[in-house]
Amino acid sequence: MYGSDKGTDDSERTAFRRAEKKYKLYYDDTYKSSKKKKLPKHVDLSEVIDFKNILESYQQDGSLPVGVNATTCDLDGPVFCLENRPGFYFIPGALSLQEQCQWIRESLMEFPQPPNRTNHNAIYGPIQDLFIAAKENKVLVEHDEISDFKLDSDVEPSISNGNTHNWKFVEENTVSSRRGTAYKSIPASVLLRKLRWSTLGLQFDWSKRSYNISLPHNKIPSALCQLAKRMAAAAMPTGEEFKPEAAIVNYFASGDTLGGHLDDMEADWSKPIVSMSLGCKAIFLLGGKSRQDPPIAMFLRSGDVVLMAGEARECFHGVPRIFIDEESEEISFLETHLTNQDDLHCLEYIRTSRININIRQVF
Ligand SMILES: O=C(O)CCC(=O)C(=O)O
Ligand SMILES: [Fe+2]
Repeated sequence: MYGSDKGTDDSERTAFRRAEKKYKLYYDDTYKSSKKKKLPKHVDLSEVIDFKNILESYQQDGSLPVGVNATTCDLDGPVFCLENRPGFYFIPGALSLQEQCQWIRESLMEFPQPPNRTNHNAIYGPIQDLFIAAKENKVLVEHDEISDFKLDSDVEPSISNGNTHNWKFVEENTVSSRRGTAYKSIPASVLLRKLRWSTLGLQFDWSKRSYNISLPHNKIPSALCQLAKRMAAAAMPTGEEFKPEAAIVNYFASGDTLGGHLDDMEADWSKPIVSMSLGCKAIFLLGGKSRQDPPIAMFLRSGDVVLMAGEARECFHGVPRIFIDEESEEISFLETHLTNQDDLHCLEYIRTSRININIRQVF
């Protein structure tokens, strides 16, 4: 999973890499030396499939572009599929605004909580309440002696991978008052921006590229299970029910990409990966079974759900771009729903970010 072409010095060697490069965020050099805000370089988006437009035309007069088919399931709208990518399904606007807000909140406040692991685990050990700490402008400090700081809680230092982690959140002003002592510290807000993934259910071990069933874990939350089962139905073998056992939550800030990869660590590829998009719009590349096959580019918007099952699971895919600039982020509708005091920090985060939750049956 998540192998990429990096390591070859020719970044344009495959059709997939060329497409990634085409859509990736680059800044316009013209503005480099001026005081003006950096502007993203223009990208030709004319070949990017837009399922939102396809849905609109389909609902108006039943028309569909060549190579796109529609089926219906137990959902409110149609499920689209592509003739030349069997096993791939696109459900535009599958999640209501309420559902989108709910999963944005959960992705920020609940999913990164231990025993779920995140990309920060390897350095800092398990981090509790990162989102709240960021909201309260706290700072994560490495401390030698617990008594050095007024700590948030009286928890013992955590141990992960055999290393002891003495990192704790403290008030911002406590750090600056520790004159003469050099402590490593990092603001919680920076850690939140650098949150790249969290894993739910059976934990994926990135270093071994496999599921480590011996790691402590909670079951996938039941509301997420129900949603995934409902969405998966269109791609499921007849008479079988999807069993959500693990999920990876990807967090994207501006400029972040997910390189071309296959998700090949699950036992039964006839079962779909159910992939939900939240927040800023992105470009998704769906390649073929070889990186040499030119990928199909499509927009992914907040609320869209993608299913990859059967043959589509053998297709390279990735996310070369998210759009955070005001014209194309298209998340203004979320602003009308994320209005209470607690939601404001979620809104601030999601204005410039994208979250993807992809749910898998492992066995
Ligand atoms: O972010 C996405 O839409 C795709 C995520 C993905 O492919 C993965 O996590 O395996
Ligand atoms: Fe993937």
